Amino acid sequence: MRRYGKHTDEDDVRVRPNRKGNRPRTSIRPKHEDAAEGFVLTVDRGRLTVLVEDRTVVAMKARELGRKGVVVGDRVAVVGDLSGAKDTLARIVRVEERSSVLRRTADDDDPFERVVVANADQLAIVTALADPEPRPRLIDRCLVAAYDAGLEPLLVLTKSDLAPAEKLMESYGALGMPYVVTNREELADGDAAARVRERLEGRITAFVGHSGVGKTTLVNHLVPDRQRATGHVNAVTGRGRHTTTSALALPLPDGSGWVIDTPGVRSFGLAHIDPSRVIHAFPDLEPGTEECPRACSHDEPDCALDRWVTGGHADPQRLYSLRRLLATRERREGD
Ligand SMILES: Nc1nc2c(ncn2[C@@H]2O[C@H](COP(=O)(O)OP(=O)(O)OP(=O)(O)O)[C@@H](O)[C@H]2O)c(=O)[nH]1
Ligand SMILES: [Zn+2]
Repeated sequence: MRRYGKHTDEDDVRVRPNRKGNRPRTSIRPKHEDAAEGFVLTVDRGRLTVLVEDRTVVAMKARELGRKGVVVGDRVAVVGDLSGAKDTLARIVRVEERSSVLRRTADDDDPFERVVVANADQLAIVTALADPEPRPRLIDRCLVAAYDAGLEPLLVLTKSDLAPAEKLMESYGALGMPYVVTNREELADGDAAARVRERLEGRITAFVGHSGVGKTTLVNHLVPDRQRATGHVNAVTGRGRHTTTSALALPLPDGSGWVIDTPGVRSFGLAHIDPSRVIHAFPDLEPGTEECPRACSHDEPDCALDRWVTGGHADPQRLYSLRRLLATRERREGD
């Protein structure tokens, strides 16, 4: 029997209850038994580039998938011409259950949430220490999105040759998340890439950051044959320069993980965020919410978390950080 995880809304197959006992009464014959497994590398105007074994195959969504979206990082079943030869087009007939879904809304007022990346384990939030100045609220909003999606955050602070990391990190200490600091010199001698790579081993990491922070520079150092990888994608799709509307999955050179480069974010809409999923990332505070009034915003006079903290169950700094993160859901000028 198939098990369904938390993303059942993403799946339109229903299993009927079996009233007669014994044999499971399923009308769902395993379709497309000959389908191959694939991993979606990028999406460009309805054309998906899929890695099948060691070939990149261009595919489109089969009609039977309906409105279900297929995004970068998805594991899919593909049929048809899987040779990867020019001008061939395969069909994606199934999307496997996702282990995680990174979503964003283009805007806080935008009712449509878009899945950005599927199956990532980690979100690398790239921020420059100067030029451009760090935007703590944007970092916080990315953190909220990561916690909501169940991704582990990793802070990557670039350009430490221009400004030190200490001051910015003061406000993140209580969150206890990992971070890596890089600069121009360490990029040149390979140290920066080596230290970041240590954090990426065996995982699928989505990289986000706004324009100019040095994300492309860093990714190019992490995946030195990126030009080749993207060049190949372009050769297959025949669409010239990779358009930056979709994310792009790039394999780390030693084959032990994936970097998913996402187009620069200017904002990170959070209309879809569920505070309880964010609090789940704070296991020291979560039990304290049991005494909260119904639908507590956790930032109101009756919130039980204040008592939880004064009772010595958790560090007040942690509650302060949680509240700061939850507050970023409210839109402000400059987000
Ligand atoms: N001083 C300094 N400059 C850096 C460093 N890393 C990148 N840069 C420079 O910062 C500028 C922006 O870098 P990019 O890699 O293009 O930034 P990006 O985040 O990809 O920005 P978009 O391409 O606009 O999305 C370039 O001029 C880089 O040379 C660094 O560690 N120190
Ligand atoms: Zn509360």
